[in-house]
Amino acid sequence: MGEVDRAFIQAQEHRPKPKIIEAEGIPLIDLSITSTPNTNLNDPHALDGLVEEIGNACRNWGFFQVINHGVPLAKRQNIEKVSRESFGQPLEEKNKIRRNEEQVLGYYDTEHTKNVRDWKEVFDFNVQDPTIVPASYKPDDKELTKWFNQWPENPPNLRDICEEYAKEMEKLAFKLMELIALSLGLPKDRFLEFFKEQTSTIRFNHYPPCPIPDLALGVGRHKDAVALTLLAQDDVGGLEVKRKTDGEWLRVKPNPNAYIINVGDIIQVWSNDTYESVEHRAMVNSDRERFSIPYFLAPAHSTDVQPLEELINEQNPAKYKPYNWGKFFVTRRRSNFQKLDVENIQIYHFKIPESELAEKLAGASSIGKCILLVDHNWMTAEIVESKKLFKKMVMTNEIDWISQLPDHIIHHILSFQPGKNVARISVLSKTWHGFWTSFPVSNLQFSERLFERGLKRPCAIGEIKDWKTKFARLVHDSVLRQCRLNTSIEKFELSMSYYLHPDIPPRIDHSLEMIIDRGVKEVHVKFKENSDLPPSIFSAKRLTVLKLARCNLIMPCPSVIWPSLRKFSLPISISNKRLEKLLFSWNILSQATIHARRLKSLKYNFMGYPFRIWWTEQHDWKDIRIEHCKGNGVRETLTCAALLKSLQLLSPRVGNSIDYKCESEDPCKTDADCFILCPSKYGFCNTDNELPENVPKTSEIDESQVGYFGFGGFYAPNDDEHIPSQRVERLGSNKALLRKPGRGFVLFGPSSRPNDLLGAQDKLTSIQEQESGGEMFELVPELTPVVTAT
Ligand SMILES: O=C(O)CCC(=O)C(=O)O
Ligand SMILES: [Fe+2]
Repeated sequence: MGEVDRAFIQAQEHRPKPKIIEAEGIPLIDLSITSTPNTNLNDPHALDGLVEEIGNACRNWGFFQVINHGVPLAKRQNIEKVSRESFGQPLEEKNKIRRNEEQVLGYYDTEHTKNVRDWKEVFDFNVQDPTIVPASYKPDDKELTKWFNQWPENPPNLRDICEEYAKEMEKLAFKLMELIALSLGLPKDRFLEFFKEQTSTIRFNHYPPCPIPDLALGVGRHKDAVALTLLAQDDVGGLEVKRKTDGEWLRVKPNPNAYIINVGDIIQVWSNDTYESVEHRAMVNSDRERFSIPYFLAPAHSTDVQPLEELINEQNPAKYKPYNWGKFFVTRRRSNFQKLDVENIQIYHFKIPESELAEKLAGASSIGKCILLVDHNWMTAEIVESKKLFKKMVMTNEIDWISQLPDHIIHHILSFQPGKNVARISVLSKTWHGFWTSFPVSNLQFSERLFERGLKRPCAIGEIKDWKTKFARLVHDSVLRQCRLNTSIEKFELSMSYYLHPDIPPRIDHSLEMIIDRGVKEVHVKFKENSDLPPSIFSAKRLTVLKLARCNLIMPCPSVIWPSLRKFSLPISISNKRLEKLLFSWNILSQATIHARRLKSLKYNFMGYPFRIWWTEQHDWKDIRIEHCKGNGVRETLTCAALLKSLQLLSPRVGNSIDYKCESEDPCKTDADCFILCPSKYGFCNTDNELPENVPKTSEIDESQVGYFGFGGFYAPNDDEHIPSQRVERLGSNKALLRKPGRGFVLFGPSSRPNDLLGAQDKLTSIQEQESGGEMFELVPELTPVVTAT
């Protein structure tokens, strides 16, 4: 698989099948009758045959192909040509029209479908330019905004060709909508009013050859949210349609110059489920690139989509509540830029519950209240309070309406919530327990304390073991469900006590193994008593943040490999009951080499024992904070921290020392913005206390040499004489100041030449310089500078 990003990998059950089944039955419909001059379109029966064909195709397949559709071949060939040419432009050209949160149209190459990245690049433009849409997805925000097309410079004729083609496609789309209206027994122009203003889009899809065609998809399975899609595909083939009858994926064989038409969600709602929007996806292959150009016909933003009144009656009541297309559309779009923790908005969120539920809910208005509450983010309140309030609001006559809500309403409610709330909300009702795990949640947070508070009553002592086991099971089962949903888990937080019960560690270990296996990036584990983490933690290759509290790291070998780690935190406490084991870990660590090449921030707090760490790898640390609260003789050598921006050494005891050794060829490369040295006594020297030749000895110091030294450092002029509290701060770039009395001198980073230091004066109301015995000086600002560590 080589270098391919995991983001492209589909879950096992969604991967393409090795055996391709050609879609034999998808109807091929000849539209020539609609454009033949002899056809008497005033004859109400002239189109009967065609209308019936269309109706059957929509009902049975939701997909069909049309030929003799009236779109001039030259126009199609032109647009296919410019589409190829536009993707052939250098990335920097394409980036000029890259879409973003403000400019939502243009070029894009990181689209995700159902949270898995598509193997494709796209270019979108709207048929109506500008397109008017709601400014925000929020229901109460009535503001509108305009989306403008972005056109590339090359190929120069692209815009004209696209605009011409769009007109042709609109004609064909309207023709099809008329036929669909007729097939539903409606006047042929029934739908046209919705498209006077429209939000239709044309997309260029380019699916480059893919090294893992059996694991990835060009477009993951999805239904089109629009009214109707008209797709031009080239001769490579890759579009697959899910057969309604048995769920089998069928390949739509390319048919030169035909268009593939599919019913979108809006027609499904308008027709009250008479026609259904069908799931489809696009496969990729390893040797041929593929191009396709869908035209997505979509109504005006102001359209309230709901079953057409002509198509509903008492026997066939409306199956959907109205929803505003503009809001729906921008909510969908939002997920392109912000990976949401929950499933994206879907039409089934507006589906009206089955009749018995409708009856139960009639008059109670519980649903309304409950959705209203959730819409207002009320759920973020503390869970216990919420639970009381919620029950008070929606329970009447002791009937627990919440527990009786149908799944899709619960889905709808939960879809408004960020992942962590989804989990929290689940304690509201028995039936909701575990329900949340059917949502992809990429930030998993498990807190034993919250779990405990969600229990109905306080636990008796004898039950503690049971509920702790339950909690471990919850963690385990939830992680398992997320893995099965193929969620890409970004962050895992666990806070718990009582880790040592024999039932618990295997579950927690396995949960950690699973999330590590899924490439988790951030792990926070907080135990109440010191407990072991499984060795699999060391194989977390994509881990960027690791924050541990009371965790024993039992190292599998002297080398720890976290190639992506940027932040590491492990506070260790003397009250640790399992200190021996812990020390054992750290003893190994003291001999270990840590390969954490991308570590940017390190914080640890060592209480009690001397040890030594050699950081021998090339690091690009930016922020280091080291707290030696009690240790004596702690000695560290930091090497090659060439990008170090902030170093904080908090070590109150005599004898601890930090050696800073920069082995880079040019020592001046170190560009520390902020060194804070706050211990009472220590030495901080360069290269094992040996100063470079050009550093003056104490007696020779004069003001003009302050800040001259090539890289960040603090020199104790005399090894026996440790220097009391010093504080060095830099104000912005190239500005530095020194405060608090001290002996010795402070050496600044490369650009902090004496003039820079003096340059800092304009930031200060006054600077006092003192000399004492020719050895000491101080600069005392009256302003307290703000120190910001990067
Ligand atoms: O390229 C294809 O065959 C399908 C594209 C598609 O379904 C889409 O862009 O929505
Ligand atoms: Fe599609």
